[in-house]
Amino acid sequence: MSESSNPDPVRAPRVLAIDLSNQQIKLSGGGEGVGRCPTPKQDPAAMRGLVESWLFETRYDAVAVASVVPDLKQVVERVVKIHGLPLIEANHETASALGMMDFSHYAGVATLGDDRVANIIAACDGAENEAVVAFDLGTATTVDVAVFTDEGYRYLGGSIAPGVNALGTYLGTMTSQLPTVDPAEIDDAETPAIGTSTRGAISAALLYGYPGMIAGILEATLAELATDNVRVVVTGGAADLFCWDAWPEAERDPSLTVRGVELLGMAGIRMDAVSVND
Ligand SMILES: Nc1ncnc2c1ncn2[C@@H]1O[C@H](COP(=O)(O)OP(=O)(O)OP(=O)(O)O)[C@@H](O)[C@H]1O
Ligand SMILES: CC(C)(CO)[C@@H](O)C(=O)NCCC(=O)O
Ligand SMILES: [K+]
Repeated sequence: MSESSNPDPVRAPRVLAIDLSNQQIKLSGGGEGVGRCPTPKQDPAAMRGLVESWLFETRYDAVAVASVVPDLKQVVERVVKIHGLPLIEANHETASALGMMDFSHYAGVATLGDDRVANIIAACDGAENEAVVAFDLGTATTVDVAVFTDEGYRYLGGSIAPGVNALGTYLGTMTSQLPTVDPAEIDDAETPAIGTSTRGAISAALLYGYPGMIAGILEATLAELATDNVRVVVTGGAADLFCWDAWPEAERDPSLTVRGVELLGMAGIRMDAVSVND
């Protein structure tokens, strides 16, 4: 691999990182702020406009994208190509090629979501732990686990559950007599475990049951890892909903996924190992 072809050696390369997830797109241009907006499903024009607006603002050297929405990824690819920029796919293949993580021990790698790869890459960044666990409480709740070996970090796998919002909408859509409950509107102080109304009963299950599921997954995951030297990182829109009693040292990182995309993008630029829209 050759050295970076960054045209201006004085200026650090800039990567536009895009986390193209099912509900919210997150974008980061290497600065402090992360842009968030609802994913424009079935609206390629809106997607095109969004990427164009970011590329218009700043001179980037490359775009890195983690996508779990294939139709919209194609839109990103086209816009980036028109702008003549390299596109770095933030996925397991790129992470493997760049030597950032070994995915060869995970049987399901062919269908592993890019956001999960980005999450575990970012969670392992700077970690000096035997094991790293990344939780993402988004549309789905995902858990991803890696262990540190003599050859670097090795991805083991994880779990996928419906996101907390799915619990609130499922009953409302699948039954005649139950309302939809938005978890964000539940008042913890006003919600006893023994609910006193229909809405209260559903709220009770959400408030006490969902964290119980997370605690159960974490407990079983930690038991399988069989080490106390674990870093647990938590991200996703609903991350702040739950107390993490099962692992009080759990670190919050609201920008975990997009940071992972950025790390993959920067490594890709440095190694010149990018798929330059060929
Ligand atoms: N403050 C909150 N309290 C309760 N639930 C919340 C809160 N914020 C977000 N949620 C719920 O958490 C879920 C994920 O949040 P959000 O909309 O931010 O998506 P996300 O984490 O970006 O997901 P994805 O990455 O899959 O697009 C949603 O189902 C939302 O209803
Ligand atoms: C689980 C989601 C939806 C979370 O965003 C995404 O990572 C995805 O579509 N994954 C594909 C399946 C897998 O990761 O095994
Ligand atoms: K996500």
